[in-house]
Amino acid sequence: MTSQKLLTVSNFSVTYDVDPPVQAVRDVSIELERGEILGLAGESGCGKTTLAYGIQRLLKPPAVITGGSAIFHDSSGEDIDLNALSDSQIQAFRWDKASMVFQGAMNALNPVMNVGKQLGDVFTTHRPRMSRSERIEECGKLLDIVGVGRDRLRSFPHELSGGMRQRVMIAMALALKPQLMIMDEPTTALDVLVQREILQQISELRRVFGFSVIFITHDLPLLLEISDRIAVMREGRIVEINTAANIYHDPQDEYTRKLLASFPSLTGERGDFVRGARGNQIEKQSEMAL
Ligand SMILES: Nc1ncnc2c1ncn2[C@@H]1O[C@H](COP(=O)(O)OP(=O)(O)OP(=O)(O)O)[C@@H](O)[C@H]1O
Repeated sequence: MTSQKLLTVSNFSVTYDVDPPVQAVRDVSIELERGEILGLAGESGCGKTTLAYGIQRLLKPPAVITGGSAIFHDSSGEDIDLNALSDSQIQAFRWDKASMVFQGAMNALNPVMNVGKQLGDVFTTHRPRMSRSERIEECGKLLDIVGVGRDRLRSFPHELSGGMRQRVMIAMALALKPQLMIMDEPTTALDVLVQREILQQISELRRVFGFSVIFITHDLPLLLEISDRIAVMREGRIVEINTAANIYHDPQDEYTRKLLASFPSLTGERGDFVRGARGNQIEKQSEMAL
């Protein structure tokens, strides 16, 4: 039986080596459970993206990881120290075991290549022994899973809406059945209805495939809806980590209270939150009619 923990981040610190240096992430420790959606909240500049990129070793100079570790508890039973991997090892690790979807990822699609080919490239790189027909079948399945539909395999990015393109990016992140997906403001650029549909789908896919999600956004109301637990970051530190319900109903840290109060929709009658029917979501009553 493998451990239920998926990721242990200990005393993780990142500094941007500029003048004066910016200590963007300070002594952060988080344990992520298998299958859990962990929300990372906090105002712009508090270090959310730096932390996520740091874990995946995606930071470039002047960023320096000044301390701490990130250990990935693989489903094989092996503990992988991400800081100790060679460049080629971490490249193989990404997409395969942990993938990432970020804001505006949809604009990262190559405009002159159809989406089937772009999805297929993930398999060509990471599963070179897969046959062409298997690859096409897998890509079709993925497009069905994310609600784009396999009939779009030959579509070019400009033929798809922003929401569909972002779904293609999610399909790409799902392709190798990773154990962890890090999503950094994945739906911020989309309109509220599309955003909501995509989030419901991520939640459902997580249930089916059992991956964990670190979901980053400054949109605390959104996190309250989709997260199992929420970590609140401020000035590079995690000031509070708790279940979404406890963060909402019983915030312990003064900053968490301030952050909650800064979203008018969360206060007063209209913004009352209830636990969703599936027990893992908090739904906002005022928006449930949508
Ligand atoms: N390349 C860089 N050089 C210097 N400082 C940087 C660099 N990138 C980020 N920072 C600083 O590091 C801190 C954390 O930034 P980060 O982008 O991680 O925050 P964030 O919480 O993800 O913000 P946002 O929600 O706006 O993306 C900020 O003070 C930012 O100004």
